[in-house]
This record gives sequence, structure tokens and C-alpha cells, in this order.
Amino acid sequence: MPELVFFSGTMDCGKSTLALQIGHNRSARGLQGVIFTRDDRAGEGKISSRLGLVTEAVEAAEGMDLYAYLVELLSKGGKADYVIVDEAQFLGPEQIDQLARIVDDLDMDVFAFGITTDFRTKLFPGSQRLIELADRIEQLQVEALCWCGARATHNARTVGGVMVVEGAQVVVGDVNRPAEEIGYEVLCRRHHRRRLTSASAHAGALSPDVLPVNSA
Ligand SMILES: Nc1ncnc2c1ncn2[C@@H]1O[C@H](COP(=O)(O)OP(=O)(O)O)[C@@H](O)[C@H]1O
Ligand SMILES: Cc1cn([C@H]2C[C@H](O)[C@@H](COP(=O)(O)O)O2)c(=O)[nH]c1=O
Repeated sequence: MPELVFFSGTMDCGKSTLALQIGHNRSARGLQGVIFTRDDRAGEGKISSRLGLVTEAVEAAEGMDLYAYLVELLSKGGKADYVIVDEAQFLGPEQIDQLARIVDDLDMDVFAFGITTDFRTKLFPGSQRLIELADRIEQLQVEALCWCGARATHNARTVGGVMVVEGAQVVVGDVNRPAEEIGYEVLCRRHHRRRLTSASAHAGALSPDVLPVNSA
């Protein structure tokens, strides 16, 4: 049975890499996929992985009907055996419904990849709808780590090197950016709640206030 699968995780946990691997393995067996993405860091109509791979994709712009796109492709004699969607958190809920319809009415597997929650720990609308509709939700096996070594479960946004919890939900960006830019860092829940990024933890550790008191 074809499935709608949601591969979810934090930023930088290997989602795009896995998306490209799934596409590669299927195309090696002669299967043809339609690859959608929205607002990838590498630019419009691209899927990029931090391992250096970049592939052309169809930009799933706001309001685009993904089901209608597939129907038109097939009716013009095009071939599509499966669908991959990266940055699925950015899709509108109605576009996730269209993905479910592709699975049910066109009998195709749809593999969607995305982060579940934003920098405020709130669900993205696209991810919420995927959680509601997916046949299966898969967590990536290579876990991203918080600076403390615990499994990273949340995404933090930094502005000028300082973690923020207010602002626009969507700001395309990356981890490991220079402090003066808007950037992201993955954290465990404990450190996300305490707003303790790697930089602030480091600064705290170096502060005389927290140095052990010499009793001698
Ligand atoms: N230089 C590197 N060597 C090995 N693995 C790397 C390197 N850079 C990034 N990675 C791997 O790539 C992962 C990020 O992959 P990517 O597909 O871009 O993530 P996502 O799409 O989830 O943001 C990292 O978690 C890490 O495992
Ligand atoms: C947490 C968070 C992230 N984003 C953006 C930043 C990146 O452009 C993508 C995530 O890409 P990745 O391949 O998973 O690293 O999402 C955002 O717009 N808002 C957020 O709160």
C-alpha cells in the first residue's frame, strides 16, 4: 500500500540527505520521482544537503496545487512513481491534504521531510497537518546533539548571537552562522527552556561568578 511518510527531526539531523538518498536509490532502479521543496537555503527549486549534494526540485510555491501538478504531469504522458517533499514544514495545510490525496488517489508513496517545531517550540502548520494525516512518522536515526551531549530535540534561533523566542515563524537560515547574522542552533529541551545556547553556556562557564570558590 502506498504511504504518506513524515520524516521529522530537528534542523541539521540529515533529512535532506535522506531525501536525496531515497531518490537516488529509487532512480537507480528506474523509478521516477517528483521532488518538491519550498524555500531551501540553496535557492528556489533546489534541495541541498550539508553533505554537499544539491538536486533540482520543483518549488512548491504558496498556493500551488500539488495534486493537480501530478495529475497534469501524468495526463501529459509524464511518469511519476513516487513523490519527495523537502522543507515540508513550510507547506500550507491544504498542500499536505493534496499529498495525502496523491497517495490515496494516484497510488504513489509520498515521503515528506521537515522540522516539526519552530524556534518557539510551536508546530509549523504544515508539520501539524502531516502529524494529523501521515500513515507513518519516522525519526531520523542519526540524532543531532545539543552542546551538552544530550539528544537535540528543539531548534533555537539566535539574533546577534542571543537566543530569541519572538519573531516571524519563517526565516530561512542555517546553523553555525556568524554571531551577527540570524542563525539557528539545535538544543535539548532543558537548554532550550533555559535559553542556554552553546555560546551562552560557554560565556557562563568563563564568568568569574560561576568559577569555583577557592576555599584556601
Ligand atoms: N563534514 C561532514 N562530515 C560528515 N557528516 C556531515 C558533515 N557535515 C554535515 N554532516 C552530516 O549532515 C547532517 C545534516 O544533513 P542535512 O541533510 O543537511 O540535514 P537537514 O536536512 O536535516 O537539516 C549532519 O547532521 C551530519 O550528520
Ligand atoms: C527553527 C526554524 C527554522 N526555520 C528555517 C531555517 C531553515 O531554512 C529551515 C530548516 O531547514 P533544515 O534543512 O531542516 O536545516 O527552516 C524557520 O524558518 N523558522 C524556524 O523557527
